[in-house]
Amino acid sequence: MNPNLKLLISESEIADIVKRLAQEIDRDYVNRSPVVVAVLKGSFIFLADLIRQIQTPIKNVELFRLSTYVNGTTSSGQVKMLMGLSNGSISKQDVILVEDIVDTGLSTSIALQLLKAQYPASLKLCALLDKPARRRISVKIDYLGRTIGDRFIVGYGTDINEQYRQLPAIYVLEE
Ligand SMILES: O=P(O)(O)OC[C@H]1O[C@H](OP(=O)(O)OP(=O)(O)O)[C@H](O)[C@@H]1O
Ligand code: HPA
Ligand SMILES: [Mg+2]
Repeated sequence: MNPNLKLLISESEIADIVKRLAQEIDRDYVNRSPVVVAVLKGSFIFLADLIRQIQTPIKNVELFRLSTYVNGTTSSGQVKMLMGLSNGSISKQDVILVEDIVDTGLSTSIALQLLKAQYPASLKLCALLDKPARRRISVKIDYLGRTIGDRFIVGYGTDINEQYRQLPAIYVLEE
């Protein structure tokens, strides 16, 4: 493995965080059946683990794809929609948006705007990681895994230039 990768969050710590988040969601969605929407690609592994820990019946899983980090570790500031939601899939539904990381907040705030425009009955955000040091736009995270410092991380779905998504834990990339 790349020697510049330093372990930040181990597989077992991730598993504990994911279980706790699922319990928080279960507590809030008694007698409801939410639609879980995830932003690709970064959240695909977190999504797969999270929904398998949620006991509440999930009505639908929807995926859409945004991309901001096209070259390296700095946000381009431009959020591109690369794949959209199925028509009518979230209107009047209780929606939980799943994100791997909220960094500048630009991707997530665009995602929330896109979802709100479809008139969900309710909309909450579940994010595995929060990096507040880089925030450019405020984002309210309803279910938060962990806050991290101002370091670029990879693994567990997250990448740099599309690499390292396959790593089962989360690492800091030391330049
Ligand atoms: O808060 P922000 O500064 O906007 O950064 C967070 C977003 O950036 C990453 O996506 P990316 O654009 O790298 O696409 P990817 O998920 O396909 O890797 C990450 O997966 C989040 O969706
Ligand atoms: O720290 C990060 N790592 C990977 N992708 C990201 N997208 C925003 N911040 C990050
Ligand atoms: Mg990325």
